[in-house]
Amino acid sequence: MKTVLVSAVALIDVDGRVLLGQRPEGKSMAGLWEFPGGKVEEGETPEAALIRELQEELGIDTWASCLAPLTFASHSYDDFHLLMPLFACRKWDGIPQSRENQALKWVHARDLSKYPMPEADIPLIPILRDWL
Ligand SMILES: Nc1nc2c([nH]c(=O)n2[C@@H]2O[C@H](COP(=O)(O)OP(=O)(O)OP(=O)(O)O)[C@@H](O)[C@H]2O)c(=O)[nH]1
Ligand SMILES: [Mg+2]
Repeated sequence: MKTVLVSAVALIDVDGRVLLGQRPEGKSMAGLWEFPGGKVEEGETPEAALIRELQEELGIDTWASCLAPLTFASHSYDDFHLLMPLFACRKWDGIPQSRENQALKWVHARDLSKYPMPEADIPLIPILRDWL
C-alpha cells in the first residue's frame, strides 16, 4: 500500500482555540473536520508544503521557524497509508479565510471531540488537548 505524506497544522489563536476546516462536498471524506494542510509534493519539505497549503487554503503566510512539531498520525485507510506530521503554529500574517469552499471554525480544546474528524485524527485530539 502506498504511504502518503500529508503535512497538517494546529493553528492556535490568542484564546487557545484551534482552527478546523470542513472538507467540502465532492472531496473524499466530505463533511469531516480536519486540520489545514495537504499532500507534500515531490522535493518539498513538510514545512514548505504547509506554508504553501496555508496560502492556498486560507490566504495566510507563516514561516518554518513558527512551525513547532507536535505529534503525528500514522493510519491505514482502505486505499493508502497516511503519514501525517502535525505542527503547532501561533504566528502568521493575515486572517484565515475560506479559499477552497471549506467551512472554518475556531474550536476550544474541550470542544474538539464534538467535531467529526477523519479516523487518522482521532488519536491526535487528546495529545493536542493536553498540550494546549
Ligand atoms: N489536511 C488534512 N488532511 C487529512 C487530515 N486527516 C486526514 O486523514 N487527512 C487526509 O489526508 C489526505 C490529503 O489531504 P489533502 O488536503 O491534500 O487532500 P485533497 O483535498 O487534495 O485530497 P483528495 O484529492 O484525496 O480528496 C486526504 O485524504 C485527507 O482526508 C487532516 O487533519 N488534515
Ligand atoms: Mg488540503
